[in-house]
Formats: sequence, C-alpha cells, structure tokens
Amino acid sequence: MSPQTEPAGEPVATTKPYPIGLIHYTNVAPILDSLRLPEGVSAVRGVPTEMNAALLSGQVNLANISGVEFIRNADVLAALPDFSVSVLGAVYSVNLFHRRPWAELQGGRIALTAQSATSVALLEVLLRQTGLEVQLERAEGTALALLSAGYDGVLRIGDSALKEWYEVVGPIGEDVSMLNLPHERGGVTVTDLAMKWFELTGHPFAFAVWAYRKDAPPPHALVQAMRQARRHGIGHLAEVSERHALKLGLPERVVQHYLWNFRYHLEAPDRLGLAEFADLSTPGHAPLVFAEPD
Ligand SMILES: C=C(O[C@@H]1C=C(C(=O)O)C=C[C@H]1O)C(=O)O
Repeated sequence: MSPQTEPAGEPVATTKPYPIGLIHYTNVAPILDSLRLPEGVSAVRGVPTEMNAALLSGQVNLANISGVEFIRNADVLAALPDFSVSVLGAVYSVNLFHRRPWAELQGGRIALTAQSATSVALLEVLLRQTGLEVQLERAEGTALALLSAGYDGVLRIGDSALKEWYEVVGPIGEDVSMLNLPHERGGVTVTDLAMKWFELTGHPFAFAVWAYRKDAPPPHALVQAMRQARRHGIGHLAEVSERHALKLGLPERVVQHYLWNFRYHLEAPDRLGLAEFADLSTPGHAPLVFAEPD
C-alpha cells in the first residue's frame, strides 16, 4: 500500500477507478438492464471465460463469474453474499444436445463451448456420477451443426443455447405448460444440466456468483446500485421479458418464464448446492467466502 493516502479526516474519494466485468447473457437482464454504475465504476463485457480471466488477472475487480472459477480461486476471491444466477430444476439455457440416450453416450465424443467453465465442470460431474466416460473436445458451432459433424453430444450455454433449445422443442402454443415440454424432437434430445443436477442432488445449482478480488472489494455504492437494479428488474419483469424476447426472437411468455425461474439472491439452498458442487468438482478447494464488503 502506498503511504500517500488521503490526509487524515478527508472523506474517502468515491471516484477511485473501479473496473467491473459483466457477462451479458439474458439471464442477468433483470439486474443489468437498469444498473446505473456509480461514479468511478467502469464496465467491460464478455462471455464467462473472458470475465473469469479478467477477474483473476486483476483487469477487473468484480464480475458475475462462473461458479466453478469462484470455487477454484476461493483463496483470492470472495462472493457478494446475496447475488447469484441459480436455479432449482430446469434452467433451459445449459443444455447437452444428443441423439443417443444419455446412458448410451459411453465412449462417445462431446463438443464443449469455450465460453463456459461452470457448465463444463457440471457436465464432468454428471457424467462421472452416472458412470460414463466420454471424450470432451473444444468445438464451436450450433448444436445441430456439430451433431451433423459427428459429435455424439454438444454442450451449449447462454442465449444461443436457449434459442437452440426452443428450435428443438418449439413452437410452444399458449395452451402448453412450460413445465410440460418435450425433451426430444426429430431425434434430438435436450438434456437440461441443471435439471439433471436437481434429480441427482435435490439441490439448486449456482451457475454464477458475483465475485470480487479480496484485495479490491467493491465500493458500497456499487453493491447498493446492484441491489436497486435487481429490485427494479424483478419488479418490471414483464417489460424486461418483452424487450429480450424481441432481441432473442422468442415468445415473450417463454422468456418471462426463463427469467422468473432464476434465483438471484444466493439464498441458503443455493449455497448448499454450491458447496456440494464445490466438493464434487474441486476436491481440496479453499473455504468459500461470502462477505458483505465494508
Ligand atoms: C445459466 C447460465 O449460466 C452461465 C454459465 C456459466 C458457465 O457455464 O461458466 C457462467 C455464467 C452463467 O451466467 C447460462 O449460460 O445460461
């Protein structure tokens, strides 16, 4: 620490630069759409693996990052105590697309997106827990293109996974309950990894937390702005859904269901799921720290 700090008695400057990273998938729209960054806070955007790297290198000080990267780096990162991107049951946007049934994927080749960290680790845990050994390879492209190219399974996440899921199971009429959708059409099966986790553990799954570097905790004004933005977003979910349904080219009803289904507050069940996933994915990890910054 430099000794040249503020003279004693002076108010702490609120304009100190504080860079943050934002994974801008639709699943965080209820928080990010109305977030007004306080003075001094700047934001960069990217996919999960980019934001994970930005936080770990110190390019940014706080970001909504992959849960598994928070777990793997629990010695240097802390998480805001009440923010997550979790679900209990289906998530709709973290999908394995495959043609043969899950149990018959043994020995097959699965294509992984380079955007994801948590979902890759989740897939590995689920395969192991169900006794399957497969070959995992990095490959980009849509699910259907990669299946046609000969992969036995394709892992997709985020907005493109949501759209590709709908391409397989849709169109969904007003009379069909979102909870009663097909998982297979035209020979393609969509396995929702969060649902599979729920069936295995009975717990929620936390895909992302809002983590910060322990050596650079966020200013109080930023955390307050995030809480205010979330309250606003959840309170105006119909508008948020309408806007994003247009962007995604999906029915508003589907997007609204997708969004209300998230658990944004890292509540006790979400932490339980996260702790369980930590032990299964990263044995020997450092203790997870959830802390309200001063
Ligand atoms: C639910 C999702 O979760 C995302 C999945 C992540 C990952 O796999 O590393 C990271 C951040 C999450 O926001 C999604 O991609 O749809």
